[in-house]
Amino acid sequence: MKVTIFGSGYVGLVTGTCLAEVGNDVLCVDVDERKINMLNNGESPIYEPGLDDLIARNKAEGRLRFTTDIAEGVGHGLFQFIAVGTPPDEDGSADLQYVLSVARSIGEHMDDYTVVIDKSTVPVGTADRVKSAINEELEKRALTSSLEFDVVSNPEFLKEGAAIDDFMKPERIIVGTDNPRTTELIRALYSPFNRSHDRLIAMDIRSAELTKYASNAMLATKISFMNELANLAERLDADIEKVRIGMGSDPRIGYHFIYPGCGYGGSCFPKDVQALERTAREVDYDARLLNAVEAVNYRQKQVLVDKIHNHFEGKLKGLTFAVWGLAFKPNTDDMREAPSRTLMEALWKAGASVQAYDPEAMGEARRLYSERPDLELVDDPMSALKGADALVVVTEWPKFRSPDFDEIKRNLNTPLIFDGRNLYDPAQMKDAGIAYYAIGRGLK
Ligand SMILES: NC(=O)c1ccc[n+]([C@@H]2O[C@H](COP(=O)([O-])OP(=O)(O)OC[C@H]3O[C@@H](n4cnc5c(N)ncnc54)[C@H](O)[C@@H]3O)[C@@H](O)[C@H]2O)c1
Ligand SMILES: O=c1ccn([C@@H]2O[C@H](COP(=O)(O)OP(=O)(O)O[C@H]3O[C@H](CO)[C@@H](O)[C@H](O)[C@H]3O)[C@@H](O)[C@H]2O)c(=O)[nH]1
Repeated sequence: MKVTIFGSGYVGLVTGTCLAEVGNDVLCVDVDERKINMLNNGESPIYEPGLDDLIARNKAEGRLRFTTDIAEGVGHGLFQFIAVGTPPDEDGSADLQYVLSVARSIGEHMDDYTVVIDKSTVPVGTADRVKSAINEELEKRALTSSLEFDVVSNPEFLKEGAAIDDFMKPERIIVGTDNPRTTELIRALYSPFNRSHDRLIAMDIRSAELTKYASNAMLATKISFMNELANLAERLDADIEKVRIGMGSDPRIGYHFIYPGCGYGGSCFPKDVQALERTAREVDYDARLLNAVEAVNYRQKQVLVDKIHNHFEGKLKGLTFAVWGLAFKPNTDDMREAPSRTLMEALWKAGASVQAYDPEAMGEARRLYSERPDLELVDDPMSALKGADALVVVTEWPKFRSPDFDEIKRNLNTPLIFDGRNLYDPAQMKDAGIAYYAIGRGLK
């Protein structure tokens, strides 16, 4: 089948590549010439495990192409995916300018029946706005009565770092349509990913749009709930890690997404919780739980900073901190809304400097902070420690889980660790003579 994907970011590239992998003829369109040039030169603009090889193979076999030519893109596919960004606007609501711009391009250039599939995360009612934008362009061409199209909401649930697997083996394929014929077309497109049992859940468009926000808000709520409890556990001299294990054993609660830490980041949870909250406001509903989820996360991103300030009694000027982990989570180079950024920016403000290491996000850190004289990016974890006054662990990359603590002690000025992901055993730290601060582990 012929497929066009607008947007070659995390979602668009993964969607396009996986659809090509199962035999479709896919054309990826992006307005960012740099990205398209990189892709045409065999380089991936993002780090996502397994993606480079898949792109290379499908490109070589002629099923996957990249272009900046929008008209060519619209001319190519029966299926036109919209996978462009929906960043937060100034008031936190989703900025739909990129989505609507693609819709107008489709209306401007389409010349046959088209299925427009919205994969971007968009507020309830966006499909109607996409339809109107396409219709306005068709009207200009006097084609409204002769050219048909359908708009489908098909939100994406992939996680960065596990995106290929999430796409290839989806837990659910949500399809929001107002036309049963389209559901069947989408069912056929997704059939290679839907073989063992039917995972396609068809519903009306508005419910599909809301399902995406509802899922992210629920996951973010679990995390903020655990972070709230962690802060409480600390003050009650209890250990949140013991509490987590005890709670998770109840299958109604489960072990997923109840890891306390230094706050959730990434391109989705912060913006989607905010956007849902703004949607609620628009319909005069005060979404108190969502407000709290966001507020708790904002505070949680400060928790490491507070612990550091308390330990050093506010005297951070001239100190150096080793930071392990810059990406918002392991297995990605993405630093959008990463807790590492809140931490480093607070340390710099207090007059301290940072020596940082991340297995994948060094290029992104260089791009974001090229002007900072108080940031040194180093090539390996141990080099970050040399001459530093403390180690701060921010991202739970596997290689940070079992470090050589003797080497850590040899390299640091003082044996001191602030652990934002509860990777280490407090008792082991005590035996090793390392002062250790974690999240929600109050027991002395
Ligand atoms: N990143 C994720 O893990 C994830 C997962 C599920 C859903 N989402 C949602 O999917 C959407 C895309 O997210 P992303 O992380 O892939 O974004 P991204 O910023 O990585 O990529 C978006 C791409 O769209 C391109 N673009 C903008 N306008 C365009 C146009 N008119 N035509 C063609 N290309 C255009 C940009 O140049 C950019 O390359 C967002 O709504 C996001 O909330 C993201
Ligand atoms: O128990 C947990 C689990 C996650 N996190 C943090 O939460 C953030 C988000 O993690 P994750 O959900 O794994 O990453 P994303 O790639 O942002 O994926 C989320 O956002 C995507 C975009 O909408 C959705 O498609 C996915 O289903 C949803 O998991 C990260 O900062 C994690 O460190 C915690 O603090 N504790």
